[in-house]
Amino acid sequence: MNAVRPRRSVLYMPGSNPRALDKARTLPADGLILDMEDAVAPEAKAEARVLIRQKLGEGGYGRREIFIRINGLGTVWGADDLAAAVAAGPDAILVPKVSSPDDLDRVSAAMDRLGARPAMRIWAMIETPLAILSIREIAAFATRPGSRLEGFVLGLNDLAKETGAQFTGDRLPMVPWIQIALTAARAYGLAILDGVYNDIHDDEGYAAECRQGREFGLDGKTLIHPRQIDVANRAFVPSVEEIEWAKRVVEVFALPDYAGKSAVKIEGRMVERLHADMAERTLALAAAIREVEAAA
Ligand SMILES: CC(C)(COP(=O)(O)OP(=O)(O)OC[C@H]1O[C@@H](n2cnc3c(N)ncnc32)[C@H](O)[C@@H]1OP(=O)(O)O)[C@@H](O)C(=O)NCCC(=O)NCCSC(=O)C[C@H](O)C(=O)O
Ligand SMILES: [Mg+2]
Repeated sequence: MNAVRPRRSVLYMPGSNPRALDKARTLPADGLILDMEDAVAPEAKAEARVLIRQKLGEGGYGRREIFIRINGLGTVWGADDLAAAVAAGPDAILVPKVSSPDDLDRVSAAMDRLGARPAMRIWAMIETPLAILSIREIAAFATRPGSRLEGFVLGLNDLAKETGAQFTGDRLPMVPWIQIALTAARAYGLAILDGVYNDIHDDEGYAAECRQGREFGLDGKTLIHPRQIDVANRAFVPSVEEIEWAKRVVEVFALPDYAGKSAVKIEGRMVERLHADMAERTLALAAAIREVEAAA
């Protein structure tokens, strides 16, 4: 498998909904978030834990990256959720409402105690005002020895709830949160996924938001309905023109005449070695997406 993992489309589903958990095996999403938190009513939490373990045990999810979102360890459900989630063996545990590195430390220590394999990652939901204020410390958790932290997921519904901000077409009230979380993620080598688009049938608004997320530099989008998958899969992918340009840049820098040069002109544009690094990333992502699609 290519080292770059495509995460164009990552679909949430209630862990208490067997039909959704079954359908997910047939959907072209790069990742699935099996939810024990907000999509599951309090009286269905226990059932969700059992169902998620059962469905993952049955298998059939193929190459899709599997996340289980638990309730926070500060809630009455958190400890049981985490024990069931670790036993189910996902790729990652998604921790909601992270507000400080201590929240991640607690989950990490509990995962160690539960015998989680070292490859099981932690992802943090960035969805509280305190998370925004402590974003650097949260991202820096990735630098601790043996850290499991791999990425952030934006939770814009909770941030809207906590701050009073409104969802506007251009997301102007939310842009500072998105950019600060993205900057912190990149500073510490983390992946980051955009929040969800709640209006399932607003195709135009949804496509615009996917384009915007890609322009911001996010790795992909979290989704709430299967009909949102294809647009995200097309949005968070390098275009044909980007791939052609990336190939040209890599080729030029590989020419013996250009060895040792740090800036060159290609087709009238100034290109530096940093652009060659970016071009290599683009090509690696494009190759990883091709690999995923060929295997589907
Ligand atoms: C919103 C929904 C409840 C709508 O469900 P439904 O009424 O069943 O939709 P449809 O009839 O259009 O469904 C058609 C078929 O697709 C399946 N389906 C629907 N949604 C999903 C899904 N998410 N995953 C897998 N499969 C799905 C239906 O079962 C139908 O299948 P079939 O019968 O075989 O034809 C529903 O879409 C839903 O539950 N969505 C996810 C809700 C969720 O997980 N919310 C929590 C995450 S959002 C969040 O918390 C973000 C963050 O924390 C923040 O703060 O922002
Ligand atoms: Mg939330």
